[in-house]
Amino acid sequence: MSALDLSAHTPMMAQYLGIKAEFPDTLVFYRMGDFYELFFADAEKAASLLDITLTRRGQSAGQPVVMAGVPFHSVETYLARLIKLGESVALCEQVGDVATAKGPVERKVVRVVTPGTLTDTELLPDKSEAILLAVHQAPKNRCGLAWLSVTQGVVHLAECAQDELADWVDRISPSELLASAGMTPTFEQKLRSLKTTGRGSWALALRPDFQFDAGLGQRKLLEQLQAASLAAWSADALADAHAAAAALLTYAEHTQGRSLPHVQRVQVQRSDALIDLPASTRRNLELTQTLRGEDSPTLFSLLDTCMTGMGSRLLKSWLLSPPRDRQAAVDRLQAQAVLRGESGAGAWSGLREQLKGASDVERITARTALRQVRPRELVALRHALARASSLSTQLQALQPEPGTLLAGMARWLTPPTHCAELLQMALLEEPSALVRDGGVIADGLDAELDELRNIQTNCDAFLLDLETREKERTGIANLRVQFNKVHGFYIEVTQGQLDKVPDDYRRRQTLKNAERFITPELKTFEDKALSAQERALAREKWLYEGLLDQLQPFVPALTALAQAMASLDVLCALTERSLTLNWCAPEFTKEPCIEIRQGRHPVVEARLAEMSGASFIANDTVLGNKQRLQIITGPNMGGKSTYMRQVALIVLLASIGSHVPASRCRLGPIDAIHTRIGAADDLANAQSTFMLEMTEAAQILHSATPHSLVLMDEIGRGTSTFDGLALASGIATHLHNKTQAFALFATHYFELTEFPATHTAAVNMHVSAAESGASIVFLHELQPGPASKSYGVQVARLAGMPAAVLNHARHALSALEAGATESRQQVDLFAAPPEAEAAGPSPIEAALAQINPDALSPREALDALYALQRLLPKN
Ligand SMILES: Nc1ncnc2c1ncn2[C@@H]1O[C@H](COP(=O)(O)OP(=O)(O)OP(=O)(O)O)[C@@H](O)[C@H]1O
Repeated sequence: MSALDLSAHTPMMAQYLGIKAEFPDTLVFYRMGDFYELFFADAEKAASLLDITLTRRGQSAGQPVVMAGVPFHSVETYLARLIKLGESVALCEQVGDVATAKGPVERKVVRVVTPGTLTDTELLPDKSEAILLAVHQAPKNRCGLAWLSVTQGVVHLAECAQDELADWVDRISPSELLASAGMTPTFEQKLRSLKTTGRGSWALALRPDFQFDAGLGQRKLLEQLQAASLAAWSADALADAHAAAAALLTYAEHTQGRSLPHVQRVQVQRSDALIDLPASTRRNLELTQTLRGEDSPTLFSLLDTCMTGMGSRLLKSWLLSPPRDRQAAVDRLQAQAVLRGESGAGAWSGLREQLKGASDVERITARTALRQVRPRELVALRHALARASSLSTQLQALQPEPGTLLAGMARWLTPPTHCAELLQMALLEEPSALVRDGGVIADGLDAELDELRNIQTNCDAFLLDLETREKERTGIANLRVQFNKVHGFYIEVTQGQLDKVPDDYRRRQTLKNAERFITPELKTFEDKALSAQERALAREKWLYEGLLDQLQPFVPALTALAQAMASLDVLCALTERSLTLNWCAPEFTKEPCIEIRQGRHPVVEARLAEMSGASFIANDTVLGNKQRLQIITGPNMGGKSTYMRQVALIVLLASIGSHVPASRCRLGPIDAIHTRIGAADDLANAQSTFMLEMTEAAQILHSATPHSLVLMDEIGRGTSTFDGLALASGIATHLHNKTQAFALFATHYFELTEFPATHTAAVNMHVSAAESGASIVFLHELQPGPASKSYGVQVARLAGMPAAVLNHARHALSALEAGATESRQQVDLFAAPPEAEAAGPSPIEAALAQINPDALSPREALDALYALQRLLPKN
């Protein structure tokens, strides 16, 4: 259907199609009375996504009009469902005057709701952000990135190679990704494949190519920051990121229908400033999601006892972006030491009481800046300001050293002067949910509103008076004067009393048992009252807009207050965790090392305690220049994976400035945590288990440095034993000799336990187990030296394998072990590969070739046999 030729359509459909043409990729919700209607393809799509009824009504341009609708009062529920499915919605409201409109009342799209630009508190999850990311395909295989959460007010910028894009997107975890409609097909293909293989699910929105313009981006950023140069943010020489920022800000403004005055910060993210946590590491360590994709139990779910959504969101971002520089961690630990106090009974618990139930100042502030804030949110803001003020006083009482985190928080938590008073003065204590319903602005703020309200209040007195007078005049004892929204004011008289109705009563409505009338006096009053009500509503709307104007100057201070509140919440939560879970403060050193005494896996420990009350066996880890690689052996279920992961989690926790589950922890510089664990088939990406395993291992070998921590769990098990063993030994050798990373290398290849004999910085460790009869007891204790056995059959027995299979396996195992001892040849797995294959036959083969059996006497044959045996190589 051509949007250009609208002449054949009904006027209303012509209006709709005109609006729809501006939002071709967005579902247009077109307001008609109490419903939002969708038409044609939009209706069909919504009907199938929302399971709502599709109808056909009338005709426009000779075609039946296909439509589907949702009631306006429950629109948020439908929006939430559509956004979750990655759809965007344009809300098109009636903005003209229904009474005076000729033809269809004027309508306008007032808001576009998209997955990456949500601001509604009802639509946003409490504990995560909706992030909008723009990706610019730049020359020389580079990418510019810009992202923001509209409710946060910070634009992040980064540049990377196109090869690194997957990791960046995964880390940023956007809800919506913007790219240019003019990108190359290969790049588009790459983005789309990221969408199917990546961790998060995001909606892809294509934007016109001209919006990805570096000059425009720079101008827009400067406008946001109200600055003359980006140099102060170290963001001036990032043309590719500026191009992405141009598209990002244009789109964000377009969806909000206005500029974003609260976005006043820019942060440049350089990959070398953060500890590298590749997607596989975040997945394998189950930081925010379990391997099954659930929210709990994870490190985040264990740590997050924050009292506010703001705190939870900040904690999550700390966890996923640990800085390499230790200063932030040191500052955070120092703040926690003050909050803990001498015996742990410090200020933290009182502060948490104050934080409990505090409203989401960050989101309310953003919504204030966007002029979308609702009256009740502003009342909640006022209450939160009172809490902030009390938090600030409590922090000041701790007398934090100037320049420390806590001192900064105490300052930022002081609410901006007059903001709370303004809110108090302007709003009723319990306002209606929506401004359009009235009952929002406080009495006494505005004389005109008070007067209009007076008319309405006096209305009750007048009606009572009228009712008494009319009862007297007519002698109808049960006569009632009432009001309803549809029919206005009326006098109701029951059937039996109708003969007493005076002449000046005019019939307004007939019911089954009664008639409703109006009198000239009541009509005059009605006109006055209704117009007072309408004028009061209009006045309240105007006053509310004025309040929003007055609040704008407070936005920067409120944003800072929200950040301080969130940080304090996280620090208090970390303090609480460290005390409840008995964690210790890590120490940082410049010397390369990972030294952990009595380390525990926090999530496994918590689960053990919860499920069985069993205690976790703590283990030490000592890695340093002299000991960089541990070959870890031991039975399945022995605790190898748990041990390796616990080391990584402790390193990560320390790096974000948390206490750690250990009795002592010393940590040198760390630049990355790499993991190669498990073997989940990546069917979507058409990669076999083995291929994936090798790809990940190759990436690790390329990118790890002597400051990286590398976990390799059973590398090589996806192929035949010899291949796997050979590859595992090659990888261990490379890690030891070339990469020199701190490596934990768990393996079932027993042959690898010979590795430390020839590699000085490698050491054998094993998880202990004890046999009791045919069964096995796991001790989970990490001990020096190689494991003596692998106990696979015993573990299978624990797993409930049928007895017949176990019997078979035991026999087969004995036979294999006997065979292996007889024919075992000393293969030096770790020796340098020979230059070339040894040429020619061996001496024994040469001697054999000389023998002609037909020409030998029995005695000569026996001598030859003895001679051959002497040629055997000596062991
Ligand atoms: N230190 C420990 N203290 C107590 N229980 C532990 C400990 N380590 C591991 N466990 C328990 O043992 C289970 C198995 O541990 P894990 O998966 O680490 O074994 P694994 O040696 O890696 O086995 P596989 O070789 O089969 O992967 C864990 O789920 C946990 O319940």
